[in-house]
Amino acid sequence: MPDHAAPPALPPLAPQQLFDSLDQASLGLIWVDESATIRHSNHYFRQFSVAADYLHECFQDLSLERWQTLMRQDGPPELRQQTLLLQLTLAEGGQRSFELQFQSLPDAESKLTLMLLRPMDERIEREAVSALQHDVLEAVALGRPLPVVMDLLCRRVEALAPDVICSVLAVDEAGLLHPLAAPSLPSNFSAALDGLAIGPSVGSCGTAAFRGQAVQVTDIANDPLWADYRALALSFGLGACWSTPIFLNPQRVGATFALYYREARVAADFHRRMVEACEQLCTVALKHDEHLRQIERLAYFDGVTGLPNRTLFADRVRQGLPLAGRTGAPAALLLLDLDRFKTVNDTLGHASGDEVLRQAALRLSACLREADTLARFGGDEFVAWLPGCSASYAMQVAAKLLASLELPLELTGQDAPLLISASIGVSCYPDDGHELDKLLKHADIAMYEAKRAGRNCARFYLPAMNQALDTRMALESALRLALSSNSLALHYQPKVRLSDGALVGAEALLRWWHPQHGQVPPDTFIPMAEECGLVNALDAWVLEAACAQLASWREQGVAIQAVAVNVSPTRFQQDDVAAHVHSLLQKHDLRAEQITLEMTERLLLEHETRTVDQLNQLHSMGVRLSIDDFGTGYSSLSYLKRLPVSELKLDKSFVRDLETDADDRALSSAVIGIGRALGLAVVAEGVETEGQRRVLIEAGCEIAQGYFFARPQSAQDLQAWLKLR
Ligand SMILES: Nc1nc2c(ncn2[C@@H]2O[C@@H]3COP(=O)(O)O[C@H]4[C@@H](O)[C@H](n5cnc6c(=O)[nH]c(N)nc65)O[C@@H]4COP(=O)(O)O[C@H]3[C@H]2O)c(=O)[nH]1
Repeated sequence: MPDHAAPPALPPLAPQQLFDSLDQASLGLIWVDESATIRHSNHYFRQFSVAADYLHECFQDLSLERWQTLMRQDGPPELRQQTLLLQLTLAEGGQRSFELQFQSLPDAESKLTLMLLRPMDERIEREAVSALQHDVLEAVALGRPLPVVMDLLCRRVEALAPDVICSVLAVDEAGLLHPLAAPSLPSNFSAALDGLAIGPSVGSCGTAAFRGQAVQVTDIANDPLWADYRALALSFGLGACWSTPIFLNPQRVGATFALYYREARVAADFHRRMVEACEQLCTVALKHDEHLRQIERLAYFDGVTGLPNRTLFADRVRQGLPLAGRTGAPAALLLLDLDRFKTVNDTLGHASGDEVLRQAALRLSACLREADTLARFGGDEFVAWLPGCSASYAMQVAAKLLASLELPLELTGQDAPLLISASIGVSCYPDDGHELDKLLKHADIAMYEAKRAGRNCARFYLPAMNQALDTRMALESALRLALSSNSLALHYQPKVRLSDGALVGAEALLRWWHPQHGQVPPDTFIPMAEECGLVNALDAWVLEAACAQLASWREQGVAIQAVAVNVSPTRFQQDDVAAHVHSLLQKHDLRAEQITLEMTERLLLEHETRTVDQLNQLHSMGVRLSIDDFGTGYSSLSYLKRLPVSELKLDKSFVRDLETDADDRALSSAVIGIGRALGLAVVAEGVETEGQRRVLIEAGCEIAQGYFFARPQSAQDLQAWLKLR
C-alpha cells in the first residue's frame, strides 16, 4: 500500500468570507424560522424576489399555515425531504417557478431551516414529471390494484405541487361517480361524492365526465356548476377545482382526474403540464385495469350470459363445501337444461339462440338469493348452487325456476313469441354426495329422469335412479351389440284398403329380442338409440332389410307391392337418405313408388335446409313421404303445402275412441278432410274394431292398419296370413 501523506490542514474560512461566497452563489438561499419568517437570504434570492418578511408573501401558492407546518422541524419529516416546485412572486412583477429543497441546520437552538432555490427550467420539470411517470407505470406493470396506482399518482403530484389536492373518481357504466383515490381530501367529502350521478352541472368532475371535456372552475364559491355542492366544498376549504375526463374509449369516460386548490385561483403552467402527463397515466392505468377485468371475465364468466362459468362455479362450491361440512348446513345443486334448445338454435339461428340464453339467465337469476350461484356450463345447461338450502326448499326453488320460464320470450327480429321450458335435476348435500363431482353426476341423472318424465319438470336424485342408469347403459351396449351381430328383426303390419280389404303394402317395424329382458318395445329403445347416437345406424339397417325383403317377396311371387319404414329426424340431418334409398332401389331393382318413408311432424317443423333438400330429392325420385302420428304435434297446415308429402297417418290415439268420443270423430274427419283437400292419402292407425272401421269408412278414410286386420308379424307369418285370406 502506498503511504499517502495526510493533506495539510487548511485554515478555516472567516465568517465574512463564507458569507460573501454564499452571497455570490448562483443559487437562492434563505434561512427561515419555524414561524415561516425569512431571517436571512442571499443576493441571488433578493435580486428576484419581492421584498417580504414571510415565506407566503414570496411563495403565494401555500398559505402561512401550510408554510409553518412545513417549517416545523418536528413536523412530518417526509414533507421536508421532498423537492417542491413553487411560484416565486418576482420583484419586477409576475411569477417564476423555482425548485425548493430544505436543509435543517445543526444549530438546534435557532431552529432555522436553510432553503435552497433553483430556478425551474424545462429540464428539472421534465425530470420531475418523468420520475412520476416512471413510478406510476412501474406500479401498473407490477399489477398493483387500480386504487393503489391512483393513490400513488395523487401523492406524487401533491408532493411535486404542495399547493394542490389531487383526486381520481371512477365513472361506472350507469354514469355514477365513485372515489378511486383522494389521499388528501377529507374522507367525508369523498364519501359525499360516492354514487353521485354525472350531469350538466355537477361540480367540476360530474360536469367534466358528462361533457367529456375538461372543466376548470377557478372559483367554487361563485361558479354556477358548483351551485348544488358549493356549501359542501367550501365547508372543506376547497376554493377551485380543475377536472379532466379520462376516456376508456372514444365513447366512454371511465374516470376524472382533478386538481383542487384551497383558494380561488387559476392553475399554474407547471400544473397544466403535469395534468397532461397525469391524463395519459390515468388512461394507461384505467385501460390496463379494464383489460385485466376482461381477461378475468373471459376466464371466469360465460361470454353469452355473463354468468359465472364452470371454473368459477367449481371454485365457489369447493370453497363453500368445507364450511357446510363444519356447520352441518345442507346445500342443493340444481342442474337445469332447456328443453329442445337445439331446435331453437337450428330454426331461429344462433343469434336468437343466444338471446334465449340471455333472457333465460336473467329470469333464472331473479329467482335466486344473493348467496346462491347460478352458472352456465355451456350449451343450454345452467347450474345453481344453493348453500344452506334444504331438500324441500330446493324443490320450491326448482318450481320457481320452471315458472319463471313460462311467460313467452320476445326475441328481436322474430314475430312470434317463443315458448321455452326446462328440465331440472336436483342433488342435495350431504345426502347425495360430499364432493362437487358426485353432486353434479347425481343431479345429471335426476335431470335425465326429468326429461324422461316429459320435460318441463324437476326431479330429485334417488339412488334408484343410479340403478336405472346402469340398466340403461347396459341396454345401450346390448343394442349396439344387437345391431352389429344382426340380432334385430323386422315385423310387418299390413296396410289395407278399407273399401275392399285389399293389401296395399306393409309397415316395417323394428323388433329387438334381448337375451335377458326378452322383447324390448321400440318405444323404449328408439328414444334411447336417438340419445346415444345409434338411431341412424338402426334406421339404415331397417331400410336395407325392408328393401331386401320386398325384393325377396317379388322373387317368390308374394303379392306385397310396397313397404313403409320409419325414419328418425336426426337421420335427415346427418345422413344422405336420398343417396341411400337410390342405391338400394338400384341394388334390388325396385321402383321408388314402392318405398314410403314415415317421419314425424317434428322433422318438418324443424325445416332445416338440409332436410328440405333431401325430402325434395326423394320426392322427385318418386319415393312416397308420409307424416306419422299426424295431429299429435303441431299439425301446421303450412308445412303440408310447402313440403312434398304424399300421405298422412291418423294417429291411433284418435282412432281408439272413435265410436264413443265425438271430439275424436270430429278430429279424425278434419284430418281426413285435410288429406282430401291437399290430395294426400290418409292412413288410419290402430284400428282394432269393426266399429272403428265403419266410422272411418263413413268419414271417407281409404286405408287403415291395425290389430283388426293383422298384428305386426314376421315376413313368413305375413305370407301365411296372406295365403289364408
Ligand atoms: N294399440 C295398438 N297398437 C297398434 C295397432 N296396430 C299397430 N300398432 C302399433 O302401433 C305402432 C305403429 O308404429 P308407429 O306409429 O310408426 O310407432 C313406432 C315408431 O315410431 C317407432 N319405430 C318402430 N320401428 C321403427 C324403426 O324401424 N325406426 C324408427 N325410427 N322408429 C321405429 O316405434 C313406435 C312403436 O312401434 P311399435 O311398438 O311396433 O308399435 C307400432 C304397432 O305395433 C293397434 O291396432 N292397436
